[in-house]
Amino acid sequence: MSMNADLGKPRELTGLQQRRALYQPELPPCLEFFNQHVQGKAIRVEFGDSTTTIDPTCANMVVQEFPNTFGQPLVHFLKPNKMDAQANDEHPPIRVGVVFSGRQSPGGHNVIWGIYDAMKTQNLQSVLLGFIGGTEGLFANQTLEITDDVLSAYRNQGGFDFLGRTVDQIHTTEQVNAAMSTCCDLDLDGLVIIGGVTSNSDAAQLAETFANHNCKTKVVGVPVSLNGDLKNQFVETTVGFDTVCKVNSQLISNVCLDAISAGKYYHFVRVMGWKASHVALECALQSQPNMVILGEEVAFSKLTLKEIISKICDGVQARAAQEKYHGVLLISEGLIESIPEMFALIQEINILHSNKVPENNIPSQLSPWATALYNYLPPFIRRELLLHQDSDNSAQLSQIDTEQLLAHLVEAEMNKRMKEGKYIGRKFSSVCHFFGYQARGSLPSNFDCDYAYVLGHICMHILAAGLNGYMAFATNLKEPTNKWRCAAVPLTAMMSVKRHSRSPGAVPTGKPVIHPSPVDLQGKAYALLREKASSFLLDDFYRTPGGIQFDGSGTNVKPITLTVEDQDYLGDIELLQDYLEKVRNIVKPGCSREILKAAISSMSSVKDVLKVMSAPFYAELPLFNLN
Ligand SMILES: O=P(O)(O)OC[C@H]1O[C@](O)(CO)[C@@H](O)[C@@H]1O
Repeated sequence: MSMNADLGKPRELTGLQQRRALYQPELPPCLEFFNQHVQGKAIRVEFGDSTTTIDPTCANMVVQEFPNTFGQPLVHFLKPNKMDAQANDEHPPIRVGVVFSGRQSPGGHNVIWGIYDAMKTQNLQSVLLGFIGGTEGLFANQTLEITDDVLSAYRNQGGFDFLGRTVDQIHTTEQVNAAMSTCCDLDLDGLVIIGGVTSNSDAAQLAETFANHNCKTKVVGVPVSLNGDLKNQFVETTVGFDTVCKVNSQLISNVCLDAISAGKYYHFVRVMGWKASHVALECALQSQPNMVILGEEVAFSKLTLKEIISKICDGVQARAAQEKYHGVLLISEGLIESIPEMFALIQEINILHSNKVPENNIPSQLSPWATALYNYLPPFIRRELLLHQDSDNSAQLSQIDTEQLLAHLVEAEMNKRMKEGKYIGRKFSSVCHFFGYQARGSLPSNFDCDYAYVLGHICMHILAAGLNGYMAFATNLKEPTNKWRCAAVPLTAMMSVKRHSRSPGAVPTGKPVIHPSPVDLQGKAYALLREKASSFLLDDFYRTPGGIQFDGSGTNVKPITLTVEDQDYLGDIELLQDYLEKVRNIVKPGCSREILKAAISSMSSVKDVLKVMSAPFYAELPLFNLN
């Protein structure tokens, strides 16, 4: 295997980078306390009730695949009680390996820094090894010992170039075995896997296999992905999402100002974010372009390509009626897959790929209707649809220029309308952009620096507690760092199995994995977007958030989607207790139906919260007729 010889080497930092390297991330109270009192029992590890999965209908399938790691409890890390804190505790040195398994995401380096600092605080003899070149480095046992020296150029810096990444998957039996033999050879107590949904599903698989083979290495996952799609009742957001949205929003708002200044182009902007549209939604709220199309709304309304084009053209026409011949349209990377007929075509292509049909022969093996659609598409899109698959056997979404497809079809439709006398105005003219790679290597925002560093610390505490198959997470993130809470959730608790049909009764099929969470179309962030849609379309309500602020008043601005959503997190035991208290107070046995209904709708998530995470609490619910 060839490794890039420049990875992990000291590098020259610019003035700004040097200043950033000096930034000391903030810690929540329990970790702050740990740093100061390591000689005593510095962290209290509190175990909750055992977990099942976020989709209880899949629990049987998950338990079958993960018999050793399923059902473990939620874990909370707290400041110790006064008495405990005094008691002396020995902390033996530990050996840990860390790997960038997923795609680059700003803040990733700080996870490593956080693990390192926590390990060294606990025992100076502990050793942290970084795998060079991502998962391939893990398979081939290529490591770099992390020291203060080598870390110094990577603190609070963007990219993944400290260790690099290669393939982002640990799927095959050979890969799993190679990873296990590396961990055994290096005598690792822990392996930390940094990545998104795919990497963390792989981490769960490794944890299970290691447990099954009595391998002593415990596996921990960290939610690091620009996509923001590893988001559920436990995990509020992923490391890198904040930064990427800020960088993209700045770029989009620059394009908006350029568009209104020139008054002659429609800009079609696609932003990265993979299958879910969290990045597009956040960027839309931050920069307020004229039109936004999210994959989730298209999938929900089953909009065809023709209907989407017609909607955009209606928007262009409405603006032309106000003498406006410019505009900015924002779409998500995964939009193409959300269009029903495109989804079906991509599925056919994926199956042919999986059956090892050579790329050139794929078109001739498509079904008649898929052939008709394929032939209707412009040649550049046909070529891109046929590209070899991504590591999870799906289409390479980043390489499909959906923005160009839309621009091409909108132009054709506007010309047609003009010819038919339905549109009177200037000729439609477009410019296309794909923003994604521009943001992935950005210097991380303070939020991502803090969040990643905190998660790194939590990883060490998970390993020190001897836990296997967990993900580090923190809650209460919309508040200042001193209000964050630290916890760990079994990876299996976030798993589900896909249903082929989208109908509720459909039987789950496939392997249990952690799936990307879609944008919640019932959520507050999406409601905010819809509320402003008509004003965005016609009023050129462009907003200029500017570049990331590292100092001063704009520093603590967090993603709008994170701050507006009322998130009810299962991971938070204090919140659970709080909920239960509210239920007890409002819903007394024998209370009126109206009170009961009002209480249920004001706390609709209570039932799910208690049902999934906390069987003893749930047992009380029949008392209140909440079923
Ligand atoms: O081109 P690469 O580096 O393989 O990654 C592209 C993919 O990675 C992501 O940025 C992160 O999952 C996706 O949004 C995108 O499709």
